[in-house]
Amino acid sequence: METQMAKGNPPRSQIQEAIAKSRKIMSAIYWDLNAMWHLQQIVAAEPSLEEVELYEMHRAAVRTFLDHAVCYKYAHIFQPTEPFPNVNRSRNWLFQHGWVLFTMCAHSEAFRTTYLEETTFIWDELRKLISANQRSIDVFVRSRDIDWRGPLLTYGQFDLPGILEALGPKLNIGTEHPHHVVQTLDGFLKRPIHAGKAQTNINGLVLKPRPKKQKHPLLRPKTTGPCMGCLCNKNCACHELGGTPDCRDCRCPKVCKCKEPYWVTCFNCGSPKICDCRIESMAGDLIELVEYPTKGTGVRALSHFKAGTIMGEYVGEVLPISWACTDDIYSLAQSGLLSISGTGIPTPGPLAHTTSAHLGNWTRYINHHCDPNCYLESIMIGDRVTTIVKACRDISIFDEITVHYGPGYWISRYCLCGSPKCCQPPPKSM
Ligand SMILES: C[S@@+](CC[C@H](N)C(=O)[O-])C[C@H]1O[C@@H](n2cnc3c(N)ncnc32)[C@H](O)[C@@H]1O
Repeated sequence: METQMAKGNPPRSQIQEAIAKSRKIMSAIYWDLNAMWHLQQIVAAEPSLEEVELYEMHRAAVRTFLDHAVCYKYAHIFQPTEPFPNVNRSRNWLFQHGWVLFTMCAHSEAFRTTYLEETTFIWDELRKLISANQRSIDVFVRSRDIDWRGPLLTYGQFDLPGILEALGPKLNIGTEHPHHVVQTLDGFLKRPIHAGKAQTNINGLVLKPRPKKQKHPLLRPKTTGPCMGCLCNKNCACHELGGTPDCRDCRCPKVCKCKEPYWVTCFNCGSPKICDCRIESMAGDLIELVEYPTKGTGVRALSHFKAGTIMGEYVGEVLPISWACTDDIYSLAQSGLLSISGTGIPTPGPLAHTTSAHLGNWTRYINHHCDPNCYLESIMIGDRVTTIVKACRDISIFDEITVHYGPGYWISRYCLCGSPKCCQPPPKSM
């Protein structure tokens, strides 16, 4: 029988390896482009000499790479004298995808190295992946206003077909926050809107003050309380988490016998006292907002993330639980241990609503899945209780990021996650 090998096809394992490697390179490309964006921002502000030098070095590497590609593409004009490996790769690429995508990708060292050094096999897999995600890269670069056109401008004076079109005017989306841009199913871009109002990105919780100058329920009290050792005599999650609904099951002693008793410690630094820690996660830089069929806007990973990674903080406007909250789409009931205050008896439960209908960050667009890859966790950090999104298993590049909203959310609606474990699937006739 004729085998695949005999036909000249590489073995399946080699193909799978190449696919896996090209996905890793793709992840590195987004990472590099993101780093370039940050470096560009630093250089535009008040950079140190080292930062300027680093930026110039990166720009010079991009320019050299592109100079070679231009020289070989228009060899009849520039007559290249220096060698440029794998010239056919750029010729084929430019024929298929043009200069814009090539120049954007050239801003990534991972892309340049793959072009120059990797086998044809890996290069072809990467090219296929980039081709399938062309719009994603275009939006990533443009929405961060990465100066991809700069190195091509040198050639604007020559009448080079292809380059002139690439330099032509195009929609500028770089003035918006990258998380104000959603890639729609029909190939367009849209600004996220809810109830007729544009949704705006914010970086931290906005605590709405309670009336009569009362302290906000999410803020950590300065006074001390029972230590974690005697707060709970069960080995429950609240030791680490600063209060989760699981704590309801605990039987905690009423009186702390410690000499220096404290409330829960900070999730980040472990300090038993108020500190200024905040959630810091880069994951939000490496995601994009895309429309999914039937679920609306959702979040797509542009990198691999390990299980346990803190993906981000669920931020929004925080209202005390006693205040009416009309948002039944984006609001999250925030639980925590702080409701112990006053009585000395821990009675953890809902403290506040965080609503991200108008002010929030990318985490508000995370759709529900009955078998999700992330979960929401309530923690104490710095001076407050907050909710983080954490990966519960490894996430691969281009996976949708999902959480479980809780069964209560689906009582009066159908879940369209499509999982065999779905808690509320629509009837088959729908
Ligand atoms: C917190 S928002 C998520 C972002 C939302 N998709 C959007 O476009 O802004 C929750 C809403 O998304 C939609 N959604 C999320 N997960 C879903 C699922 N598994 N099935 C059906 N709809 C879902 C529902 O309309 C839900 O009320």
